[in-house]
Amino acid sequence: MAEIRIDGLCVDRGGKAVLDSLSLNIASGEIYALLGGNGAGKSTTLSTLLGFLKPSSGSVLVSGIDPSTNPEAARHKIAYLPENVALYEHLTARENVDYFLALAGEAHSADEIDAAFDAAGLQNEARNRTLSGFSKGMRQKVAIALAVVRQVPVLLLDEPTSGLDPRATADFNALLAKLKARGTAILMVTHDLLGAAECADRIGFLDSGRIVEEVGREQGYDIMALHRRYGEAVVA
Ligand SMILES: Nc1ncnc2c1ncn2[C@@H]1O[C@H](COP(=O)(O)OP(=O)(O)OP(=O)(O)O)[C@@H](O)[C@H]1O
Repeated sequence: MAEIRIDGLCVDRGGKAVLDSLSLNIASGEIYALLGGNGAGKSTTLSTLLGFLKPSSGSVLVSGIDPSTNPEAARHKIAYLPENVALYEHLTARENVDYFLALAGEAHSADEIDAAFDAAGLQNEARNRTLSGFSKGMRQKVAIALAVVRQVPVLLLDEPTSGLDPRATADFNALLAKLKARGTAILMVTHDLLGAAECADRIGFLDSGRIVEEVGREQGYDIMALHRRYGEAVVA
């Protein structure tokens, strides 16, 4: 079963059609990268999956739940990492995870939380430090640890590697590979064609609310050709 199922999705914003018959299915254990220029509709797609925007027509299902009618239940299935992960600066990494688990109404043991920090690659010494000195990469690890402990089937990522150095980007991609192996369905929106080619099973190019081309890893990514076709559109 596809964990993310988008079928003929149209979304209007400010009286304008922003998504135009968008269809996209993402299976458990699949990483999909959605590329597109500014205003193509990438964030709108994520907001609709999160239940913050409603379709004017078409349908969206997250793990079988319709976020337009049941947003709370749909969000329970999702871990969402915005471009700048929103966590509490004055709380430690551990306290942040405890706090967001309590908000989600979930109880997990300290051992389970440590196992999630291990999986996310957040070092022991960092777990009891407040987030104020954390880099973007470390903040992402806290958010990923939260996703791991919650065992959510769906991960949504908005520009996850923008502003990360090459080492942190490689760490992040390795983390995605782990989540993929656990069966998480991952949708990332990005401007980074090269990064997408490194980790995504499929790459879709969004233009004016429609996927105009989709390529899969099994066909092999011709980065230069894709860059020539979409470079100006996707590089912000
Ligand atoms: N709050 C809003 N009210 C009305 N229109 C909006 C709103 N937010 C975005 N839009 C419009 O929706 C369209 C798609 O925006 P969206 O943010 O989904 O694009 P994007 O692909 O994520 O772009 P970017 O790469 O710049 O983040 C744009 O034309 C934008 O002007």
